[in-house]
Amino acid sequence: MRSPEHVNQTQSMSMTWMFRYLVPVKGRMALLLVLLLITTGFQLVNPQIVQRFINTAAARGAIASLLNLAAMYLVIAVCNQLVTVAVSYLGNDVAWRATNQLRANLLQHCLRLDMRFHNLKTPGEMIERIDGDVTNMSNFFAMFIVQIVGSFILLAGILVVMFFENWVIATVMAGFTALSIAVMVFIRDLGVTASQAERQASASLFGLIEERIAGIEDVQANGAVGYVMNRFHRAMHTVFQTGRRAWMLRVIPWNATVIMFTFAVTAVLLVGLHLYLTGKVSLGALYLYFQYTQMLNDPIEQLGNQMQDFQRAKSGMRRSRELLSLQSEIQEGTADSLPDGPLHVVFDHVNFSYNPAERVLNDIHFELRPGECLGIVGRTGSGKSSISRLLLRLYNVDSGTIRVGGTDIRDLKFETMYRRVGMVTQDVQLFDGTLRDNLTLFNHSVADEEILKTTETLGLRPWIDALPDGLDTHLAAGGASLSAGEAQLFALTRVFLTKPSLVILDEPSSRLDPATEATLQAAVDQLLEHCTGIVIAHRLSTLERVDKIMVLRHGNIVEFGDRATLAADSTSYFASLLKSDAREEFA
Ligand SMILES: Nc1ncnc2c1ncn2[C@@H]1O[C@H](COP(=O)(O)OP(=O)(O)OP(=O)(O)O)[C@@H](O)[C@H]1O
Repeated sequence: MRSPEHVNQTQSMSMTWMFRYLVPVKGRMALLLVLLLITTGFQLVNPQIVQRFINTAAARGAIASLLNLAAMYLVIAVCNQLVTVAVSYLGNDVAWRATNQLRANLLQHCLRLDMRFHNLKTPGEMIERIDGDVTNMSNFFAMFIVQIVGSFILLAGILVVMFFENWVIATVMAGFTALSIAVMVFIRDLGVTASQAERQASASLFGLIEERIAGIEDVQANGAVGYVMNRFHRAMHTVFQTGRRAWMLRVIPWNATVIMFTFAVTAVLLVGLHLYLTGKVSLGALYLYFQYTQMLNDPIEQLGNQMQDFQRAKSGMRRSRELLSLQSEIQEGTADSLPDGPLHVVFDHVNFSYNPAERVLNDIHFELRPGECLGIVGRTGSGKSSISRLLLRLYNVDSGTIRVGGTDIRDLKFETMYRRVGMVTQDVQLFDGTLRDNLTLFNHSVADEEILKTTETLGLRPWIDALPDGLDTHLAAGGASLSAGEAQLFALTRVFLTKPSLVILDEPSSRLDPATEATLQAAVDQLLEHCTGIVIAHRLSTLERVDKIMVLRHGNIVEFGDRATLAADSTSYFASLLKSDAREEFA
């Protein structure tokens, strides 16, 4: 994973960057703006009606005109409420549409980030980053457009109207409004870093909960509930502390605006009262000044409140921006074709390490001709799975080359590669969906007949027939409902349906009962019949079918050759394994 370049520079551009997501919803935003202008107009007109009502009443005017004015007030107030509802609906709609696109981009980006990144992050943390941070942004955007833009329009409207009414009071109002906004702008970034720390603490808490719940069996079986709760309390304490600090820094701008406003109201009232007492303005006009000053409160207070959301949103934007600027170490190539049929595999002097300090694979050099099957044996930690991870491009090699079908795998397009290469692991991941969806991995082009024929061939059919709804049976995410043998058959069926040309099989080390083992072995044999295979072997029985054997020790190939030749050579390591029923040697 490459570290982000110019993060500081990009952070300052977070807002501009986020506004790009609003481009596709610009039509709706234009409509929103029109509705905001309408509601601002309504809000400005009603005090004018009340002013005329007061002046007419004070001058003992006709009842009919008073009733007319009251009716106009009522109609405008109702219309204003209806437009306000529409504005709120549209504001949320715009915010969700814009941020959903960002959510999708973040998820897609994370799915492409390399394993070095994912090894450092828990799924819970990723959920917080992909959804939690973005939800904060969407809350802000929904409100931003409606409240911040609306507030500015209303503020400008009140000040313009006031300048026509009385420029002295308008100047006092404008001065205080400008000062309030200047203070808010000046201190607006105060809480951003603290909010970012708050989001990180909350992401870590989610990660902790997710990790412990995923390992619930181990936690319960080992009596580790107390330990988990201890860690949980510490994580919550961090969330509380960072949250409190962020909250305190966020409420400062809000309180500042409240104090400013109190000064503004007092000044306007004093000037207005003086003008009224000296006979320069009517009672209705005094009401109007007071009402317009009161109306300043809402937009200024909303601006202050929005500063809090803005800080949360900005920290979310920074974090999302940072995530999107990470580049996967695994870059896609351009080659989009591989030869038909079983694939040729070459490891050309490959070296690999997870951490620079510790080499895991040393000078791995071997060749598999199309259709051949290789059995890899070696003690735990000798590097067997690392070979398969390299072949699947979950990591890049440090040096050397891996060629599949004659092409360096770094030059291949992901789709070209993963369409032809399959892997069966010991852990079968089930997704929330029907059995059919789980077997085809949501590929609806695979016909039911083909699925059933494959399950029949692989011995999974009796299991499916015993299910109440057959292929339509709903499976829960995880995999707890399958036994170890069923899970393996399931995984084999899944790969079988993709018709791979190269398959990597990580055999289960758990002991299966003889009947299941025989079914499984028959299924494996069928799968390997039509493709090149690499079997990470935990059982000697599997090795009877392979063509080549590789013995790994501490990341080095200590033996590689034809299975029959090595078995016949009494000095070989493999022969000694066969002689002593040495399952424990490499299980
Ligand atoms: N994600 C990782 N980060 C750092 N080191 C790792 C990682 N995965 C494996 N290793 C280390 O690399 C070495 C080889 O691991 P690998 O999983 O390839 O062994 P293996 O032969 O497949 O073992 P097993 O039979 O137990 O699955 C081990 O020392 C292991 O601790």
